[in-house]
Amino acid sequence: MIKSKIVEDKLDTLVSRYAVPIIDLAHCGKSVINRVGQQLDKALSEKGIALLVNHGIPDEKIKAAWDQFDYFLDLPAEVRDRYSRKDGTNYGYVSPGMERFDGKTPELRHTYNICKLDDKNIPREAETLPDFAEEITTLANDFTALSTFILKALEVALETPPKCFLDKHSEMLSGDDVNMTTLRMIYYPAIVDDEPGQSEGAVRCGAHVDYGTFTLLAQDSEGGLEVQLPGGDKWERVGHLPGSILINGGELLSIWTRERYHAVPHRVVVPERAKIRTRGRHSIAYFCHPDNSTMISPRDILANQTESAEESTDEKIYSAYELIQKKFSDTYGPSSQESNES
Ligand SMILES: O=C(O)CCC(=O)C(=O)O
Ligand SMILES: [Fe+2]
Repeated sequence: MIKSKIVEDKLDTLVSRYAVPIIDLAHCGKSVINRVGQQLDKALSEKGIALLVNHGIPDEKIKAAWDQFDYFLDLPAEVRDRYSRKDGTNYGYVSPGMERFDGKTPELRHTYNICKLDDKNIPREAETLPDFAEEITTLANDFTALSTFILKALEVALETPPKCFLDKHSEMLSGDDVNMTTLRMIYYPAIVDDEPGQSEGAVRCGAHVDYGTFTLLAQDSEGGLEVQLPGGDKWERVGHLPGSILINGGELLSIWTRERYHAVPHRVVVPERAKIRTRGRHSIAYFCHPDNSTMISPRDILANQTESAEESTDEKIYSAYELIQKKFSDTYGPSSQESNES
């Protein structure tokens, strides 16, 4: 169960310095979408991140999903292993140490990716996990609804032709063979310093940018998430605003908008304070991706903007699928078949 956590309120964070834009989604009617679109445009072009409040996803649902993941992690290893992510697919369970962002440093976290709301993606253990499928499905649907709203707001922000973005994201959570959208549950275990492999050099999540259109991230109050804001190379703690969901732009969106929107590098560090280090951390991410076949062409979505002659002739257009494959081979080497988000 999630116990009450002590908020890292004394640390210098982007939240404590009011240095991260906060976007209020309350009363998301037709007129509100214009305001949200403008705020998102400013946030993603200046900072690459924002915190969404009044987003409509109840805290209880997020906490229930974390509880369900805890129950999953309590299952015997041989049961968990039945749900392990297989090479060439993006869904399933990954145990600590299996993911290596820089090719060598193991990551101290458990993750579970869901790309479709079906029995292949979602564990159904009637005895031990009776509520898992229901709790995760309802939360995933909420994240899809929130993403749909954000996509509409981005259409306003970018002045795209109507439904331009929505139509290109029509298969969210329909399976990684058609769309790479993923709900990822994450648990970072407590760090016990005298256990081998858990102290020096270990990372909770290595520095990276997310690949897709954008990511929605709910995190508990344990802290550790850091970002490099545009134009700087300093790592800054994000901090915790209770009830908020962080949005960060992904690399595809950055390519799509000719870098008008940033994909900010981020990571999760082992907290420097010993008392916090010895507690686990939960987060949940929804990676919103376009359909795999979508051509990521800036000309389609920046229709109202003038482009230089150089931009229109030199630009080679790839599909979302091709760009992700290219990213894997740049990250893991050309032989890698690893299918891995973020
Ligand atoms: O756990 C977090 O707060 C961030 C996780 C993340 O960035 C990722 O999985 O891509
Ligand atoms: Fe990420």
